Amino acid sequence: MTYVKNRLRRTMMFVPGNNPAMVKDAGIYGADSIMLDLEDAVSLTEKDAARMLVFNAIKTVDFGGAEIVVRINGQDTPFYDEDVKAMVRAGVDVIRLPKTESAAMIKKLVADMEEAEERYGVQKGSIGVMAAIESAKGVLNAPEIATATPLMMGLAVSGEDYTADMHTHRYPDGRELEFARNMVLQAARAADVYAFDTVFSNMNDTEGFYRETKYIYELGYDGKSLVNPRQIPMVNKVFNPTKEEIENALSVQNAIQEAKAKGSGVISMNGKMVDKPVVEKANRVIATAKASNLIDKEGNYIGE
Ligand SMILES: CC(=O)SCCNC(=O)CCNC(=O)[C@H](O)C(C)(C)COP(=O)(O)OP(=O)(O)OC[C@H]1O[C@@H](n2cnc3c(N)ncnc32)[C@H](O)[C@@H]1OP(=O)(O)O
Ligand SMILES: O=C([O-])CC(=O)C(=O)O
Ligand SMILES: [Mg+2]
Repeated sequence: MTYVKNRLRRTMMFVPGNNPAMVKDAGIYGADSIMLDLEDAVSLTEKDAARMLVFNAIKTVDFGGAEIVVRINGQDTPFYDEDVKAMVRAGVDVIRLPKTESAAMIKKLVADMEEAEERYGVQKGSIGVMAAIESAKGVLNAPEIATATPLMMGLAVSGEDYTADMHTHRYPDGRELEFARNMVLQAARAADVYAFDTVFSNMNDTEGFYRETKYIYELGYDGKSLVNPRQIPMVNKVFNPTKEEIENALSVQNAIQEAKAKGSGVISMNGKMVDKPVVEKANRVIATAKASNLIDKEGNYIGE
């Protein structure tokens, strides 16, 4: 396995690293990224067992083409060093550092990964990193965290720990996360890395989950951290462009070709102006549609 910078990352599903049944079947649900967890889903007494289970799973389980991310334990824990070594040796795609508060923490992680790569003969730079932002300090330092290494794949905002750090709770309208969500997203976009929204933990509140997912999609997030496979279809539904959006994007691409042929960079399409930023957005819709297998090579809609 090797880390690739650009790929579809709508759904990143947490899987407790000490649960063999969940780990073994994690690939069957169609998550874009599977995040095997060694941190808060695993009790202190199970840390070593989880690390060994996740190490072996990366080597032996068929995850069906999903990207494999491991959330290691934080740098202030006695588990961090062993986690880094084992995950580098296993050849994971991406290491997610929890509770990231500074660029220095990411630089330390990269240095520790390089040492392990050297030791185990793993190609240098073949594993990506991502930072979970879970505190006020982390949010304020998000821009320097996002640019701390060329290996940065993305930033995740982690609402449970963040709201604890902020002396608040999570509320249905998400106002307590507004600043963090915007800050993390801006930092990610400015650094050209991915942005992931936090988990939604009430599995029975389907309506609330839909509202939150649509909200973060409209802000510009690339995907969402998930805790349950039942959440995957809803996120895909929100993030995948509709047939109408795809058809409109194809029309925009055709219209701008027409304009260019006439020596112009702007044209009117059904009364709406089409110019460079409109084309850029249309190109992104088409790229997502292709990556999600919603259109064929000729641009015909093949989604359901
Ligand atoms: C703040 C944080 O740090 S969040 C990150 C840490 N938390 C986690 O990792 C939690 C992960 N999620 C879970 O453990 C569970 O989904 C829970 C506890 C939230 C809900 O559990 P349940 O109500 O039993 O889930 P549900 O009934 O939907 O499970 C259906 C199936 O999906 C499987 N499943 C559920 N969650 C997951 C998961 N995250 N990964 C893989 N498989 C899963 C179950 O094993 C079950 O499989 P089966 O039908 O073969 O028996
Ligand atoms: O990254 C996440 O969304 C889960 C998490 O650890 C948190 O919210 O504190
Ligand atoms: Mg957390």
